[in-house]
Amino acid sequence: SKSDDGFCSAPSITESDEKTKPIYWKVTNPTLSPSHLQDLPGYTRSVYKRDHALITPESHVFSPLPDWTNTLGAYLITPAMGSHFVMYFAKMKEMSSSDLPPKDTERLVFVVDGAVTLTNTSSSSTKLTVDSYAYLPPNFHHSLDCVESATLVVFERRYERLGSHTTELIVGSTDKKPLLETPGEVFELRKLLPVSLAYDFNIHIMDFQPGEFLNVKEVHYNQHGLLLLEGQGIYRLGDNWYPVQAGDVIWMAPFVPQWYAALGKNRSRYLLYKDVNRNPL
Ligand SMILES: NC(=O)N[C@H](N)C(=O)O
Ligand SMILES: [Mn+2]
Repeated sequence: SKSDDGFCSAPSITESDEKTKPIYWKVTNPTLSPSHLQDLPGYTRSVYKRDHALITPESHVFSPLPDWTNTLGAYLITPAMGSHFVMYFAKMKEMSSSDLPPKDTERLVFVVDGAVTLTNTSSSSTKLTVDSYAYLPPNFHHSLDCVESATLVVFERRYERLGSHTTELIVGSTDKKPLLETPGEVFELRKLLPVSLAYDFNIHIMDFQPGEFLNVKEVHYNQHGLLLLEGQGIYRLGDNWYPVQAGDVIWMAPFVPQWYAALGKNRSRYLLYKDVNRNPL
């Protein structure tokens, strides 16, 4: 329009739309999905480097998940990158079900879209809806079944035993977890698993208001797999600064310098795998 003359213009974003959508809606409906990029062939924000990777939605490649029925999977982080865990999306379709992870492997599933039913031999079945999760101990018999459709983010790793400690089935949802102390930091923190020694990893849910950022410019031995559930901002990884948004996945190898600042108009929330409680030696 005339009044815009002489100004650098950026496309205006309608926010009313997204306010009415369910939580985490953007993860499965990213604004940079391939259909929005058809006029820019070959463009992706994804990068893969020695100590980190950014895997954005236009690069997610789905294929049938071995041994699951009616389910497409996109492995985003695997030991081929140097991680000791896998992180993948499982897109469950009508009348689909999961298979068990390999022997001695623990599993955490978090629902980002739709609903699934978790069944195991010892208790009745539990419905998992968006924002709920389940931790399945190693060699724990279970099945995830979906009637309509669901998108799960799944983490699996070979359980690292410690003394006689054992882990237990855990079912919960982010909104029921208490806020934890974050000395020296401003973000809000929730942990999906107990902090006790039995658990060799945890999943952190971290919330930042726009303008908030990590105070610590972290460099640490732990590995991370991250899914940005809401919002947008800048992720620093090593000497690289990446604009990121909901739906993006990040692999952080041990010791990669890492820092996040939330931008935009809405809360940033991310889900973060972190190995804990084990001697790195
Ligand atoms: N990149 C991160 O957000 N790291 C976390 N603050 C953590 O290591 O706990
Ligand atoms: Mn960290």
